[in-house]
Amino acid sequence: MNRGLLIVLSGPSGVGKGTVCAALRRKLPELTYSVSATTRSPRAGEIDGVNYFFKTREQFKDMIERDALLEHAEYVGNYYGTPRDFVEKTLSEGKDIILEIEVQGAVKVREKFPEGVLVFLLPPSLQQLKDRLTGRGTETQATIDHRLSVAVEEMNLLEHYDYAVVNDEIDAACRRIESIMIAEHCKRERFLHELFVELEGLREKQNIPER
Ligand SMILES: Nc1ncnc2c1ncn2[C@@H]1O[C@H](COP(=O)(O)OP(=O)(O)OP(=O)(O)O)[C@@H](O)[C@H]1O
Ligand SMILES: Nc1nc2c(ncn2[C@@H]2O[C@H](COP(=O)(O)O)[C@@H](O)[C@H]2O)c(=O)[nH]1
Repeated sequence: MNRGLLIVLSGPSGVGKGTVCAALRRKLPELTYSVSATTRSPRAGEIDGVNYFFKTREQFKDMIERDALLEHAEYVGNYYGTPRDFVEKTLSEGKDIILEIEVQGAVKVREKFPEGVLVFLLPPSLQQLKDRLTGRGTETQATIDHRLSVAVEEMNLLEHYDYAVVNDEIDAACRRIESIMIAEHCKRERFLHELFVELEGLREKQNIPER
């Protein structure tokens, strides 16, 4: 059985990661979603265990000490992290999993899972990023300003990613990510690996020089 794909969807706050991820999950119900842990307070309508596992700082520290997190990062005054066991279990069952996380965390995932697929979601413009973050109406103006200033630094980490996807239209962004997943699955097909091993054996046997 092939291991599942680890897809990391990342990008600045307000670019639309949550929106695009939700649309992708509606389209691909078999895609598993990694629920993160956070010390931030729940927003209206957010449910513990569905949107996040809401933790106190003490509980979060304990998770770090127990090495229960695959990655974690401090972002605009709160901690966020990916529970490790769930990700590893899902991948070993051959299922694809998507992480929706900020960029420092994505770079840490790359170190631990070099085979992970890192997708950076970009806004069509910085003005639209600002408008989306403001329009969502979930943060104070001070937090919005802080998140926007961090966004500029975050975009400098684009070079660490495998793909950049512009979130102009939700459906179009979804289709692009779905195409990336299909291409990455093709690359990982076990039979391809076996074919290469077989070809290598033949090449050695027949003394054919490598091209
Ligand atoms: N393609 C799009 N066109 C217009 N509006 C969009 C688009 N994608 C998302 N939005 C809107 O932008 C706002 C921010 O989206 P969302 O909450 O998904 O961002 P996010 O990247 O997950 O943010 P955060 O990192 O803070 O959780 C929401 O109000 C959402 O409806
Ligand atoms: N490094 C991690 N970042 C995460 C994780 N879960 C969510 N996030 C990102 O944090 C910011 C802020 O999120 P918000 O819900 O407060 O708006 C955003 O970019 C999220 O994607 C995680 O496990 N690790």
